[in-house]
Amino acid sequence: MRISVIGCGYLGAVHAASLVELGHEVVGIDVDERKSAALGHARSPFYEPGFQDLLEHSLASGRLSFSTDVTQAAGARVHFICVGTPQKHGEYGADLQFVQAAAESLLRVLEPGELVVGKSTVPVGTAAGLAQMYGEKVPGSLVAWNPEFLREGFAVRDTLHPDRLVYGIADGAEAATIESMLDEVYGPIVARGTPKVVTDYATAEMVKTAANSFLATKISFINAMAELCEATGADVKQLADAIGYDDRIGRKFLNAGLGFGGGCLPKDIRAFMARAGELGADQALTFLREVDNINMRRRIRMVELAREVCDGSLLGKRVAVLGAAFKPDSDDIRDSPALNVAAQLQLQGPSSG
Ligand SMILES: NC(=O)c1ccc[n+]([C@@H]2O[C@H](COP(=O)([O-])OP(=O)(O)OC[C@H]3O[C@@H](n4cnc5c(N)ncnc54)[C@H](O)[C@@H]3O)[C@@H](O)[C@H]2O)c1
Ligand SMILES: O=c1ccn([C@@H]2O[C@H](COP(=O)(O)OP(=O)(O)O[C@H]3O[C@H](CO)[C@@H](O)[C@H](O)[C@H]3O)[C@@H](O)[C@H]2O)c(=O)[nH]1
Repeated sequence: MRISVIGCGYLGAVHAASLVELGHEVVGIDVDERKSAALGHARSPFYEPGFQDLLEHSLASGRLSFSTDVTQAAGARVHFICVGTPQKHGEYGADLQFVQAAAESLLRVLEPGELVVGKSTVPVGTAAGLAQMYGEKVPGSLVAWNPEFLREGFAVRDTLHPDRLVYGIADGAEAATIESMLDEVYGPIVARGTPKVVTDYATAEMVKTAANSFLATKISFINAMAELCEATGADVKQLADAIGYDDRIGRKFLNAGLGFGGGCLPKDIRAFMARAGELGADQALTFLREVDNINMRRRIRMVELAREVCDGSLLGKRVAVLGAAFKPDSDDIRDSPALNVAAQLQLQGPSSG
């Protein structure tokens, strides 16, 4: 199948190359000329384990190309939207300008019968809005929402071996067609019996933000326990091990430390809270404000610990911060807790950071 991928960042570039691995012919479109050129020359613009090899392999097949020109997406049966949805400056809500621009750019090529699939993480209600826009401007075109759950550092593995597929599809005469088009896209993944949830747009959008909210809550829960452990002399790691043996709790995402950062969890819980407010359901998510607060306290606590180690003052001290990315096996510094701590330390007066 010929497929286009609009937006070739951490998500889209891996998605594009993985689709080639699944047997398709793919064109990746990105407005960033340098990124698009680098990808086309088999140079990964970011560090992601296994991606460089996958990119080279996919390009060598002759079925993968990259361009800044959206007209190159013409003739694709499926168009994936993979652009960023960052936090708005000074607000909690998600900035949808890139999704809007990408969706509108597709109007130059979209034909009836072609399917637009959203993969970006968006506030609930976005897919319905885009479906309405396409319904008016390209009658007969199709829309689905298919959230992505990959983790950076494991992006290639997670894309090719996801633990589930979620298809958000509107009720109607075209629903079965859309489902079978997505099944064709994910052929080998579907064939091996990967769990699949076929649902409406709103549920598909919410599955993504609910999953990230749950993960963030788990991390903040154990970090709240860490605060108590510090106050009592208890050992938070042993506590996590002991509660984690209970299958209902599980040991994953119970590592206390600097808290969560990155281009997803922090902005996604905030966007979820903002959207709940718009929907008049803000009380349902007030707990996420506390999840966020606990998380930000970890960074402050790290600076306090450094000050304590430096005899109560950082003035004139030389402090090294090892590591800048938000997690291991990544070069992504978006909302990096390490950089935040480094910036706070700098403000407190070490001679160099
Ligand atoms: N990074 C992850 O691990 C991950 C995992 C799951 C979901 N997501 C979600 O996927 C989306 C993308 O995240 P990302 O980390 O890949 O972001 P990113 O910033 O790395 O990549 C986004 C890309 O889109 C491009 N772009 C912006 N506007 C465009 C347009 N109009 N046309 C074509 N390209 C355009 C940008 O140049 C950039 O290369 C976000 O909604 C994010 O929440 C990310
Ligand atoms: O026990 C833990 C686990 C993680 N972290 C931190 O949490 C952050 C996020 O880690 P992780 O979730 O592994 O990385 P992401 O690549 O941001 O992936 C999350 O965000 C993606 C984008 O939405 C989703 O697709 C993934 O499913 C979701 O795990 C990082 O700062 C980690 O250091 C902890 O502090 N303790």
